[in-house]
Order: sequence, then structure tokens, then C-alpha cells
Amino acid sequence: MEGEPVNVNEFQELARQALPKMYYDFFSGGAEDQYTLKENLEAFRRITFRPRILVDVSRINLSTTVLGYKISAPIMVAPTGMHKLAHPEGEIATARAAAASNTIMVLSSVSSCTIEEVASSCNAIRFFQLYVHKNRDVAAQLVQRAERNGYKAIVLTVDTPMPGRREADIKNKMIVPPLKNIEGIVSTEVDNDEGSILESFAKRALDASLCWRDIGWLRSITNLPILIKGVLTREDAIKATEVGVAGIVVSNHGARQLDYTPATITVLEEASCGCRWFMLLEGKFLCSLMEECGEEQMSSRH
Ligand SMILES: Cc1cc2nc3c(=O)[nH]c(=O)nc-3n(C[C@H](O)[C@H](O)[C@H](O)COP(=O)(O)O)c2cc1C
Ligand SMILES: CCCCC(=O)C(=O)O
Repeated sequence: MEGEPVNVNEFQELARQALPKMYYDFFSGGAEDQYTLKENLEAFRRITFRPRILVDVSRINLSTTVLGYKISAPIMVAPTGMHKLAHPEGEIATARAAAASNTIMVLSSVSSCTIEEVASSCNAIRFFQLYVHKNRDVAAQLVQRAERNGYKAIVLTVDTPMPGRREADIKNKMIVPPLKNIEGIVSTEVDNDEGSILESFAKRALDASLCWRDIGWLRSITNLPILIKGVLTREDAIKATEVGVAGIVVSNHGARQLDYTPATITVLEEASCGCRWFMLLEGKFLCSLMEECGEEQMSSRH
């Protein structure tokens, strides 16, 4: 590649060259046949612009608000685990980039820097993504640490009752690197060394029984607004309004969980339930589009 990278594809190629295969495959891969991974990209490509002309665009403003926090454009940093596999500064560097771009950083539960380290590293507005452990006390502790350290919302990921079957990770025997938020609290040891160790760990640790009634439990342990991440259907979007969360993230987890789900962009209309309420949509690599409405519109759904 000549010169500095100028687009995401070129950055991806540099990452492929720089990272050990195990890590590159973890970051870039999807589940099973990777049908949805391909669809996520192709469905976006099928959407083209319908440009209108002779409009004064000499001054443009893409800023918007998310849960009342102003950001420079409707683009946020989605929660992704284990950034130190890609860079020694891990999520601290990602959070600084979010702060420099005036946007929100969503820190993953399975980050390689702690909730506290990221909080003290910069002034990015931060949300915390939660995976609920079988041991609910662990989840409660994570939520309380996020709250104490100034995170502004809990993003509850609900599409991972079981980790996705990621075939590259199975072949590479993907490791579980140090997960600093749970170090000394949850053991990352697993009793087999076949296949993806990460998958075995997640199966052992994460609570596959999580269901709608647990939203009440989560609401009882935090005052922070809750977003449900991983909604793909109208029925579930309606249920989310009924349990009183602050919003949803329309997402198929970057095609890393259940394969043969539709591309995220194609279910945007369905998941919006014909109404405008708080919704984040994910596309290629990061959240790509967002729609927000005021409190009155939210409550008109109830
Ligand atoms: C390497 C990687 C790690 C991820 N880790 C998490 C995670 O820890 N928690 C989570 O809720 N989502 C995680 N995700 C999913 C992202 O938050 C997001 O849903 C997905 O990347 C969006 O799709 P896109 O890549 O098509 O934009 C991860 C995604 C990737 C690519
Ligand atoms: C088992 C979950 C690990 C982190 C994650 O959410 C992902 O890799 O997509």
C-alpha cells in the first residue's frame, strides 16, 4: 500500500499484516458460514444516495444528542472486547480517540483495560456494555463500578446467551487474554484445550437464562438508563418499549453471533415499529446511524 491509509479497507489490510493471525481472525471474523457477515456489507452497498442539488452546504452540522449527550456526528464507538490484542494501550487509546472526536465510547465488559483505567484516561462520554454472568453478583459489581466511575448508561447485550460458533477461532484455539474487569473475581480457566478457549469460557461464564423479567432486576440495581443491544425484530422492539428501557441498539453483533440473521440495516424499519423512539443502528464496523426522539414521543409508545 502506498502512503497513508485513506479508508477503512486499507486500515483493515494493515491490521491483517500487523497482527498475529489468531487476533486478526478474531477481530474480523463472523460466525459459522459468515453469511450474515457478507450480507452486512452487501446490504449497505445496495443503498445508494439520491442527491439533491443546488442546496447551500457551505456550513453543515452533523451533531446530535444521545440520551441528552451532545456528540459531533451520529457515530459512536461500539463495544468491542480485548483491544490490547490489537494495541498495547488498549481501550484507553480508543477512549481518547472517542474524546478527540467528541463522541461516545461504549466500553465492553470484556475489555483489556479496566472500567476505572478508561474512566481516568480522558473525558470521553462513556457508556458501559454489560454481559450478565451466571453469578449475578459479578454483573451487579460491574454495573456499580461503571456507575461510580461516571459511565452514563448501561448497554445490555442480549444476543449472546451462547457465544457464536466462530470457526476461525475454533481452528486457531482462540485464547482468553487477561480480562481486567473480572480479574480475581471470575476465573478464565477452562478445562479443555480444544477448539476456541474463548468460546468455552463464555459458555461457562455467561448466563444463558437471561430473559425479559431480568430487565426488572437490572433496573433495580442501577439508576443509569439501560439500552438493549441486539434487537432485530419488531416484536422484541415492542417488548423493549414495554419493559421501560431508554432505547435499543439494532444489531446482529457484527454477524459474530447467530449466522443467517438479516443484515442489520435491512431490519431498521421493522425494528422502529413505525414509530420514532430512541434507537441506534450498527453497520460496517461501528454504529453508523442513529435516530433519537424526545421523552414525549417515547412515552407515547407506552
Ligand atoms: C472484535 C469484536 C469484538 C466485539 N466485542 C463485543 C463485546 O464485547 N460486546 C458487545 O456487546 N459487542 C461486541 N461486538 C459487537 C459490536 O459491538 C457491534 O455489535 C458490531 O461490531 C457491529 O457490527 P459491525 O461490525 O457490522 O458494525 C464486537 C465486535 C467485534 C468486531
Ligand atoms: C464471547 C464474547 C466475546 C466478546 C464479544 O462480544 C465478541 O467477540 O463479539
